[in-house]
Amino acid sequence: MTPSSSFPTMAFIGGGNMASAIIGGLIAKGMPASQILVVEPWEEARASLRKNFGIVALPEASAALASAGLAVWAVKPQTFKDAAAASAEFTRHAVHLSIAAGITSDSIAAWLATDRIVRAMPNTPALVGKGITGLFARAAVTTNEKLLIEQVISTTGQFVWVKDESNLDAVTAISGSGPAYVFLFLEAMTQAGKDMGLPPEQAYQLAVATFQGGSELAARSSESPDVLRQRVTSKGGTTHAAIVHMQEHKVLEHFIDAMRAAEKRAQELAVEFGK
Ligand SMILES: NC(=O)c1ccc[n+]([C@@H]2O[C@H](COP(=O)([O-])OP(=O)(O)OC[C@H]3O[C@@H](n4cnc5c(N)ncnc54)[C@H](OP(=O)(O)O)[C@@H]3O)[C@@H](O)[C@H]2O)c1
Ligand code: PRO
Repeated sequence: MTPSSSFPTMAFIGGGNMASAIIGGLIAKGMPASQILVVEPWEEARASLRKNFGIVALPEASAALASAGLAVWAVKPQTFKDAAAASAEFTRHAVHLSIAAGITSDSIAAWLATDRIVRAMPNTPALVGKGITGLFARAAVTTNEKLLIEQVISTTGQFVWVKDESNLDAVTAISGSGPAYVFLFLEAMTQAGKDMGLPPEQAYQLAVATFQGGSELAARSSESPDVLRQRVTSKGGTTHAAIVHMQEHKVLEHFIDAMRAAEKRAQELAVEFGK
């Protein structure tokens, strides 16, 4: 379903990277700019929101937010509580969607004095309609409200609902932070290609196309990544040499530990900034 004038007005609190990705998706799919408001303290960010999307960008919370049926909280975990204090009185009638990492819906419910809260963990490929978002709703959120949020998030890519709110920390560690891991691997593959004598642009093109192609193959295949990997790995061949090296250096174990560190940080953010 595409966004239309039947959608409620949306108020974004915070107009940074992730808010822009979601707003871009909504506008691209036909949401009228006149139905989107943003509160964004940074003048430069407000100017680019107005220029790119033609939406109203306010420097601070005001009564203008009262028309919003959906409030999207897209501020950093560190500033959520202050932003909530400034906006809560104007967003009382809205259903709330938070994309902040870590901050629990219990904290948000206490700050906003409502239980109509959905938490989301999107990722930046939302910018090109290829995002994936983990969603969790508190019991007070109605089926229709969940449907509305699904329609909003669909404009940025896929979504999954998680059963337990704590699962969102895992989503954060896997797909929320995940694009950064992909970019890091792209950097490493490009560097390796350069070191082996390829022109940097060619090395980068090879690396990006390999991630794209490998992901697409996995997405379309009914076979496990393990089987797909074995098909690349000829006995006594080049891939085998690379994978043995990775196994000897416990690359996989370290990579899994890194995602555990991200999950742990999400839990810490909840404690540090959720009070
Ligand atoms: N980037 C990602 O990949 C990603 C993915 C999933 C979830 N998230 C979550 O999304 C949230 C936003 O991340 P981001 O990357 O979009 O951050 P960001 O680009 O820094 O955007 C946050 C914006 O909120 C503004 N802001 C700060 N205090 C405010 C207030 N009191 N009222 C209104 N706006 C305020 C900030 O302005 P100033 O710069 O002036 O402070 C900034 O422009 C975070 O909680 C993060 O955990 C991010
Ligand atoms: N960006 C946020 C962070 O690094 C949350 C997931 C991606 O904390």
